[in-house]
Amino acid sequence: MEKDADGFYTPAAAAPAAPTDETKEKEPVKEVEKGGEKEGEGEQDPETDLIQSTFDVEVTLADQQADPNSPLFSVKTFEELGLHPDLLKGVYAMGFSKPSKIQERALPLLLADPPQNLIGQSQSGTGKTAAFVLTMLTRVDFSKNKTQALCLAPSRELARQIMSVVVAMGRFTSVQTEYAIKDHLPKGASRITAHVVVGTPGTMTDLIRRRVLDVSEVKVFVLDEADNMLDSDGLGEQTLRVKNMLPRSHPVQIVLFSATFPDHVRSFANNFAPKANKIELQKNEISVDNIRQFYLDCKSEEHKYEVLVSIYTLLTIGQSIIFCQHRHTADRISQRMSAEGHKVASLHGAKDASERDAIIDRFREGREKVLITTNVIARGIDIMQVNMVVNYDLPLLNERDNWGNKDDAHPDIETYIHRIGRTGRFGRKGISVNFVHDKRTWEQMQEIEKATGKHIVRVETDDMDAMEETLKKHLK
Ligand SMILES: Nc1ncnc2c1ncn2[C@@H]1O[C@H](COP(=O)(O)OP(=O)(O)OP(=O)(O)O)[C@@H](O)[C@H]1O
Repeated sequence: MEKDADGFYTPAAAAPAAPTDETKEKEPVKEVEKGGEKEGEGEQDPETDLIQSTFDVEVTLADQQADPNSPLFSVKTFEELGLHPDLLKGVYAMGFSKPSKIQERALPLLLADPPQNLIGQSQSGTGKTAAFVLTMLTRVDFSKNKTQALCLAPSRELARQIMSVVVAMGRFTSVQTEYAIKDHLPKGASRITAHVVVGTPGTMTDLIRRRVLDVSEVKVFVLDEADNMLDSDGLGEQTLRVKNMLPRSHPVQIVLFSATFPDHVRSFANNFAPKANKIELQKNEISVDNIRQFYLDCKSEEHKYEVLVSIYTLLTIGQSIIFCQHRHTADRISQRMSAEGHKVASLHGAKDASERDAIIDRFREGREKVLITTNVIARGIDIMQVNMVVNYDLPLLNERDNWGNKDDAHPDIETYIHRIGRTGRFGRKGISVNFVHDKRTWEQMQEIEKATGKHIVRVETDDMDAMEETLKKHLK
């Protein structure tokens, strides 16, 4: 499968035949991640440096997919999962040779008739998108010009990425697609008849309300990043509004996927998707081992900035994402780094739609190597060449406001897991680097360590050579 200049999946010239080297071990399934790399890199955007390591990475992925302890492992082939031949061709054209564990387990449940709801959990970067995209494409009757599948995601960037997978997997079908994201449809557009509509909840609600989008024939409703989409502090209300507008004349299959389902969302998820089949991870399985986690002990906010800059001066990093808690921090760091000659871009929710699209597309293409951002792209974004995630600010809940009124800030564990999951995609290796600069942030980091059950290794910041050596070793 090829990705276009924007790094999105595009149809290749011809669908390759099914791979022949399927591995069929029957060992029991235990979901723990192992390190490794992703296959098919040689088919990526020819303008990026990804192309260099084609042979090695394919071998490593095959190893992982044959390892029963890996979430990439499965005993089945895509043929055995009950996919329509046109979709099977789409899957192989993307360069997928074997299902991952979540695909193997979820697809038979998702495709069964009569349709059943599903709540599916699997670690970041393990292929949940393909599972729900194949479900939507299986449920659509392409002979009808009616919207039959809706998918909601928390950001326009993720909605656009999901759509690229719908188009790629559906390239041998006659699927028609449309976005429900801000500023996408031309003003005055009167009717959407696309089979599959992907978007964000606010715009989706608006289109349904204005009767631009007719949902009377919708059969499947997918929430990606479902815990975030259902959280009452997040998008819960808007998502519920969309659900309440769906038809009651026939059952609608509800499909929820995420890498995280915190307890406070689980019961709401159970009500939202009643009688759902469930695929759940144990708490200690959620965060992956192929992402090595570090923390940098800094002396002050200003020292954080100095250390950040020295990382980029000392190390050769493929691509990286720097997460800040606030938009103004992202802008400030990006301005300072740019002024000092570093090539960086910043992306956050205050930028307008077309600017956001252009920035993420440039980053996908590899034209920007460093993206400074907020939680807006903490979830779902899949850019395989990202090998480092920096938590310049740890993700927090209940933060202090500008007047310092709230004082019960605590780490946002779910967001942390999603942020670091922007690296280490589909078995690749990656590092995450957390900045700690006082007792409070150190305690927050400890809390994260405890909650995720994964050791976060201290890295010296007053010995630059040692810092370089430690990080370099794991960036290889
Ligand atoms: N069976 C497969 N074989 C090879 N590559 C795959 C397979 N399934 C998915 N991938 C690739 O793995 C990467 C991660 O997949 P995806 O984005 O669906 O992960 P995810 O589980 O949704 O992650 P997140 O929780 O971060 O949203 C993508 O680049 C995708 O193309």
